[in-house]
Amino acid sequence: MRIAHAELRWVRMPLVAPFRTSFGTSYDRDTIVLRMVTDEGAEGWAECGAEIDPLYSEEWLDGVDLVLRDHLLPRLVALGDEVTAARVKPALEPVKRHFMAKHLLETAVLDAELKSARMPFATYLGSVRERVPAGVSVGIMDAHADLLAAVAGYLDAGYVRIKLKIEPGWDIEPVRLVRKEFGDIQLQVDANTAYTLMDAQHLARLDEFGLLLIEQPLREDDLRGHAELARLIRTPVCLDESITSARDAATAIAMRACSVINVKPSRVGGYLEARRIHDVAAANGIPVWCGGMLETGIGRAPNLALAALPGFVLPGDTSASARYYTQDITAPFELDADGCIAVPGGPGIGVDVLNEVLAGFTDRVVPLSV
Ligand SMILES: O=C(O)CCC(=O)N[C@@H](C(=O)O)c1ccccc1
Repeated sequence: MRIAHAELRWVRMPLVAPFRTSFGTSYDRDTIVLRMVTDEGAEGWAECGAEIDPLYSEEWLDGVDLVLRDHLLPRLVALGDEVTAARVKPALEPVKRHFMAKHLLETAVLDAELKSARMPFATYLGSVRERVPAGVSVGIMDAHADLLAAVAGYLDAGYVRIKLKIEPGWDIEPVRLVRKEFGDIQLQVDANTAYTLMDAQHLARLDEFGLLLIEQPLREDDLRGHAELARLIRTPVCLDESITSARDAATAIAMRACSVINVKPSRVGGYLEARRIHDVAAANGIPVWCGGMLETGIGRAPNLALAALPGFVLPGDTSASARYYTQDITAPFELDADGCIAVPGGPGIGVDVLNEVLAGFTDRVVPLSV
């Protein structure tokens, strides 16, 4: 197929509550949505996982906009009529890294291609479940009482797993209080690289709480440190920022730097690489789960399809739309009575974009030359 039209939409959506991590606090969700139309009239959508500032990873929205327009899209357009999702990664290979920008293009092409084929993401990726259990991510709070109230609310809503953001000064005590208040719920923590190997003895104090995992305790480029830490603590080490490809996953597993992997399609360049990571992990007996980047329904829908693959055996950060937004730009995703969310069954990402709602949250539209 050929790309006949493409545009970037800069979107800003208010969050229902501030979301604080070890690298900052978000009050709104700024993102870029890519809309693509093929010569066959198929519309492909994708949502960027990058942040407004390069604090989660080295990518950020302005950088994605620029590298996509000037370096990535021209390479894709050069494929002419031969554009397919499988050809995106090879065509963009000469550009180093920029995985979140590459994910945007590959996902929009895949959405358009699957819509033309009338095939859902779930079928194409190899999903084996119709619904997936929903976990929820709980930010760092100002007070313990606020944390306990938030966790109580999410448990009442039906979430089957709680993830607490931690950082030095907000770790042992919050976890102890949540364990004491709510018993043996499925509980894990996410440090977003906030610690160093010198904190190993301190982090070992989390072992008594029977956590599912500790996510990305050390710097994203410190596989050796994670392998050493994994020998010093009992809580399973999960990697997020460190894993940007199936090769990274194979290396981290071989080095015993992790025993769980958080898979995020936007971090690794798209759903095809996300599936490769799933396959490498499965081949090594390593469980994976689907991470989140506060996606709207445009990103949440294909993430749910990915989370339904066989190796995704831990609840992911695939929360309901209402976790972050009062109004989503697709029909809202909601938990069922079992704390699960249905995997979209329509062609492509399987959800329709609410164009008027999207227009209301759109700051500007950047037409792309194709
Ligand atoms: O539920 C969600 O979509 C967010 C889950 C979450 O905590 N994401 C974290 C992370 O490090 O995994 C994050 C938050 C904000 C920005 C980047 C990443």
